[in-house]
Amino acid sequence: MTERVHKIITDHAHEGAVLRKTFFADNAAQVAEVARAMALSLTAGGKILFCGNGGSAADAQHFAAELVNRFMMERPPLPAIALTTDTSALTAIGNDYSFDRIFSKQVQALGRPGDVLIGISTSGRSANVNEALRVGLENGLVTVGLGGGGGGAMLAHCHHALIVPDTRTPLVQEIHGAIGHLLCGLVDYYLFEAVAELEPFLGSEQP
Ligand SMILES: O=C(CO)[C@@H](O)[C@H](O)[C@H](O)[C@H](O)COP(=O)(O)O
Ligand SMILES: [Zn+2]
Repeated sequence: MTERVHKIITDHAHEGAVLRKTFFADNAAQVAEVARAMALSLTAGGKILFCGNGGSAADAQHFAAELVNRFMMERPPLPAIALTTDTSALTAIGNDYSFDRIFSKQVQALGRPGDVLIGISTSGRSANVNEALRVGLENGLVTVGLGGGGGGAMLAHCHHALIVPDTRTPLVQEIHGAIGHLLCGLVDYYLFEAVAELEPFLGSEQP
């Protein structure tokens, strides 16, 4: 390995670690709030919808799968859907309408008031994610933006926003991975370990 390659590796590791530490130091309460909103929705019979492009599409599928299968503990499967997986719906909507509507039409079809929609975009500028959040908001879903940079246009359509303060897509995605895992772990905590912590919020208007 050359010195240059070593530096590329150690710089990436260091910058990612600093960003991760900064984000969680500044946003622990917001992460807990989003997890609580997800747990409250699930308790009330709701479900969790995820969408995003590229690496964020992979994140959407990853997080939905943790909920549907299991995370760190044995517990019943939880209802979650990634809106990135149905190639027939995605291609039909993209072909007949526009790429900007590939997620929002699925939100119209599958989303119900009280469900949680998590839109994932490192730039906050993906039109299809923002349109899904806008439609979700309009239809009574609890909308969450998992973003980056300064938050971008997604902020206009989100009840909750978890914004990683960096514009480098890969680094932001790595923190999104940690956020997604924490959300899954905290949902399990609220639903199966410490349901008393949800009680003060049960029946209250979300968000
Ligand atoms: O994974 C990566 C880059 O690390 C790419 O696939 C990346 O997700 C794509 O370029 C996305 O289209 C970026 O969209 P967004 O995060 O700005 O919403
Ligand atoms: Zn990536």
